[in-house]
Amino acid sequence: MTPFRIRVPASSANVGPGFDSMGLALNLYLTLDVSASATWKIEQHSSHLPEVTDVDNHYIVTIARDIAGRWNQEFPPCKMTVWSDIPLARGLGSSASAIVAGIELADQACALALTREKKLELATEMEGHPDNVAPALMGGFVISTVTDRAIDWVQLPMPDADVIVYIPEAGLMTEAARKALPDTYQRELAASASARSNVLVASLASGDFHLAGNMMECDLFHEPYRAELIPNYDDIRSEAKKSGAYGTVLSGSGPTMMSFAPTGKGESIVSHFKELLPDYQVALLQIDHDGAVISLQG
Ligand SMILES: Nc1ncnc2c1ncn2[C@@H]1O[C@H](COP(=O)(O)OP(=O)(O)O)[C@@H](O)[C@H]1O
Ligand SMILES: N[C@@H](CCOP(=O)(O)O)C(=O)O
Repeated sequence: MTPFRIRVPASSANVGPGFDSMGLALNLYLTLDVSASATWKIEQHSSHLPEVTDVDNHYIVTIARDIAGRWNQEFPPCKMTVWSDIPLARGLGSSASAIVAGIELADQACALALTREKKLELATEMEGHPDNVAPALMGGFVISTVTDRAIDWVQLPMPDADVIVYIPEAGLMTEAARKALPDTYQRELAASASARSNVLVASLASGDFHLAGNMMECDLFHEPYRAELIPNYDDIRSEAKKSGAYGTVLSGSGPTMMSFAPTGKGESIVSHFKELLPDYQVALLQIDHDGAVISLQG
């Protein structure tokens, strides 16, 4: 096996009313260096990675073995070095990045030649929704949906904007944040919620970030139910707006929040919020346009 590197970006899902459907890739990365080895050797170099005590419990390896098994192959032992700058359980798609990394790992190490569509189908099955895994695989801003026949997706060019994230100290597991949501929605509410999502997509497609900012802040699918789980939810939204942001949303299921702001405004918003929220990690991020990248080493 030629040694290889897998790099998968973080992602921010939902963007307000695009619940379980919209997401964008961000320039925080999970990186794996992989080479052949007679026995398993895993080194991890980040406080953002769960501790591994046993290769059989390693999430990424478990996924790679599962995928290899579906193609009747045994995943070989490897030397694997892992880095990550994606914080866990903060709504920045760490689990989606790990799933995509596991699929890419099996594809590369077992020469499965999976298509992009197949990888998306597998990753969506494992994550339960395509909104994080689609941008983690493809990069950029991706709108996707699962229908009876396929996973349909569109990569929408995003108008230029600064992206600011506010990451609190304590995490929130996606599973717990999904439990806060209702099982069903009344027709009138569902129609209004999806109409807001439609206008959000249309405003992004036409480059009207002012309207997009308003639409992303009036979600009815998930934010109203999750707001009480999120520290400083109302204050971050209103203070970001006052500081010039177009709009602020929950990143994924939270607790991270994310603002879009006019290009060039991001730095002053970051400095302002670093003072306001000293316990948070506040950062200016870029949209990643590459998605999952495999590079042969040496
Ligand atoms: N790089 C990784 N390696 C192993 N497990 C991971 C990795 N990234 C995420 N996970 C698993 O996913 C969980 C977080 O997933 P989730 O609650 O969906 O939050 P997030 O918003 O970060 O995706 C972690 O607690 C861990 O079990
Ligand atoms: N649509 C999902 C997105 C979860 O994203 P994560 O980054 O919090 O795992 C949801 O809102 O539950």
